[in-house]
Amino acid sequence: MDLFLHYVSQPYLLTGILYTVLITVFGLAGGAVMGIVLAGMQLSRFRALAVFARIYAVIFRGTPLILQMIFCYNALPMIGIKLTAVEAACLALALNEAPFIAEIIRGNIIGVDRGQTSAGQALGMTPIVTMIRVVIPQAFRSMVPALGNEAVSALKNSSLASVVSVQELTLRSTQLASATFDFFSIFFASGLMYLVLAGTIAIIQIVVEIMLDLDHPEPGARFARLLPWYRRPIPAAGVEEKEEAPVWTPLPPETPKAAHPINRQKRAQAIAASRPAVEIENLKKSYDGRIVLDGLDLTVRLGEVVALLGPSGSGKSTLLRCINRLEPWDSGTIRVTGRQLGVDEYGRALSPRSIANARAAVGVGMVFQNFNLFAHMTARENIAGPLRWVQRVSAKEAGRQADELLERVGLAHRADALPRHMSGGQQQRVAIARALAPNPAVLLLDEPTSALDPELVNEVLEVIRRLAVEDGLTMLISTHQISFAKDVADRAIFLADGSIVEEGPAQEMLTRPGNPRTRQFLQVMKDDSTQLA
Ligand SMILES: Nc1ncnc2c1ncn2[C@@H]1O[C@H](COP(=O)(O)OP(=O)(O)OP(=O)(O)O)[C@@H](O)[C@H]1O
Repeated sequence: MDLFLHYVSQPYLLTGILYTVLITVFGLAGGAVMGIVLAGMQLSRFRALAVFARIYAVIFRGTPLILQMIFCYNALPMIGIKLTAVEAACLALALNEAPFIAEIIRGNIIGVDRGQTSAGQALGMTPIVTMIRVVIPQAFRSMVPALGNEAVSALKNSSLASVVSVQELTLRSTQLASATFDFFSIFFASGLMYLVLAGTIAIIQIVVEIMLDLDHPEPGARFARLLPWYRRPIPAAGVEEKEEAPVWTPLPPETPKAAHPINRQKRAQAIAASRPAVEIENLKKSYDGRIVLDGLDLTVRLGEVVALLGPSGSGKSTLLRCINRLEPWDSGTIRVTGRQLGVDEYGRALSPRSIANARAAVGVGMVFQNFNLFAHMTARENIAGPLRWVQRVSAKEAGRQADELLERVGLAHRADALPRHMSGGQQQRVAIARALAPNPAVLLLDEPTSALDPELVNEVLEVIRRLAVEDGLTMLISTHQISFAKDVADRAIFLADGSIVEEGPAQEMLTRPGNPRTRQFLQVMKDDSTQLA
């Protein structure tokens, strides 16, 4: 025991730790920088960059670190790069770590839900802004455990630097043991030193994970959970501990305009006199040779509310996604307020960045079936963030507008809640508020209630109804809510096999459909809702 304590505190071994730490820190830092570059190359649109990154990964993951250390120390001087043993070890470790870290970064980035990127795109965010503001923060949270593992493995791999005579902990332990023949005490002491270093990495990892844990915002609660004797507080007798229930939260009182029944005739006259908001001509779109939209023509006028109906797979979502260019199409033109999205005045395709800018300038809002709120941001940040990054509104003004919109959809009290702490209906109301924030000329709603529990559908439909009646917003809604479409939409369109089978004033068409396919579809929908009731 005395011998063990003697070696644990011996300066010769303690200085060895310094070299171990130095090589690990510089190796990891260099590996992280190169890993970020390699991951960026692999995710890039340019194939040559992705191929280069793959070849690099094959070489440096496929050869032993010990050979790479020898190469950096002995072979690089032949081409004029002379490094000290410590520098060569740091470089070799960095080169070796880079492809592993790149794969951790890439894996977690592609693991972020595609809907998050679609929402960023729909809001007019450029690919780089979407990556920095939406994808990377979410990916980083999930990559921390794997990075912690990589740090421990780099610490252990640093012992291979002994092959180029770096005086790190393993080499010094071996030298000391050879001189004293005290193998057990020395290697036991050196093992303990490695454990302390690995333990430090584990503690750093836990602290980072806790700091990034959005579910426990109070710092006291975050650190208390670390203590081994920590127990969750027991709620007082009679008080049930429960998650925030997904309750109906009422909207603000209706304006007299919204409360008044819609004067259909007056509305139809006003719409007929207004300019086109969306003009679609001969739109063709296919996936892998299967035609989804087959030469579709459609004009939606400013202030008009159009309900898009059709069986599953008839192309409703595809049509909406084409309108704001989330989806490219084969031929035909789409103009929104007279402007083509995605091509310049000579018809040439624009870059993703220019398309994003055009989307923001034209103003097409989109509400998705699965809400697609940014999962790492509160309701307020979800609305204020895009306003700051895309419309360049000041932080204070963006926050004010976000609060105002949340008030309008009856969710002022949930401004600081994360999406996962809200009910589906509340999330969709925030998503509608977010889409409205930049004042879009047209709002596209892709089955906004189909992912909701039946009791939450009405609160979302009521928000949409008010937007149509109070604000006169131009809307294209893909929906299966027939009675809502009848009440709120000016026109209904029935889509099947990539074409418009029937269209007409919503109330008339949905009460007395002319086409047998529309009739059959409405009958099925009616039977379904009767069964549900
Ligand atoms: N990215 C894609 N790749 C291949 N096929 C796709 C893709 N997106 C949609 N499709 C196909 O295109 C067709 C139309 O899909 P779309 O989602 O537009 O229909 P929909 O009318 O909105 O259906 P639903 O009411 O079920 O949402 C479907 O057959 C679907 O499988």
